[in-house]
Amino acid sequence: MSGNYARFAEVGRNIVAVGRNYRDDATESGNAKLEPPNLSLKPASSYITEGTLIKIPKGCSSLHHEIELGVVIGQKGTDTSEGSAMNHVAGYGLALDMTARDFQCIAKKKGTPWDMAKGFDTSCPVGKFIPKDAVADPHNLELWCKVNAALKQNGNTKDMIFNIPYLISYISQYFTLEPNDIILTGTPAGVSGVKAGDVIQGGLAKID
Ligand SMILES: CC(=O)CC(=O)C(=O)O
Ligand SMILES: [Mg+2]
Repeated sequence: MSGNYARFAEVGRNIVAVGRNYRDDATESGNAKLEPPNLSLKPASSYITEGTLIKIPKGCSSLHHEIELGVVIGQKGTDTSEGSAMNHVAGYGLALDMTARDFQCIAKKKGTPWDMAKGFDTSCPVGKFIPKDAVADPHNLELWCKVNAALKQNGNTKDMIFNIPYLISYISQYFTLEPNDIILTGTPAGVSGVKAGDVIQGGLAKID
């Protein structure tokens, strides 16, 4: 494991996942004006690094990939203003918000929490840490996801409904964000099911 991975792996910090944050995805599901942001928490035990196997949770028959830009927090913040929010960012990383869709559908119907759908062990694979200075504009990054070499998701962070400063400001009103916490900023259209033996690949483009 290289030093770059350690930043994620060493920490076991909190993960806040933002839902339905892309215009294409939100529009498809009729939630374009969803407000305020829909938040889920994933526990530290959901982290895995690139190359580690994802464990399909017991009883799950519909496991979906959601490729997302992860924002890594570098400075503690409570009630952070939008204006100062980017000072709290250490960097970025590509992440998967693996979601047990069948568990989530049942929870939605029952009005119960999404914890088992979003937070099971290994549900947050993360890529290499990318320092903030290496990214000219986090709001104009292409991100893609392939399953068994077939392209499934191909989006751009310019289509996020809520931008990074807004998300940091909003989230930190409820959850103090601490160094090495990660915000998963939502997924573009194209999520699909994966099964045992499938290979998931993802990428971020336009990084200087
Ligand atoms: C319905 C969802 O799972 C929303 C989500 O996580 C997203 O990224 O969008
Ligand atoms: Mg997601």
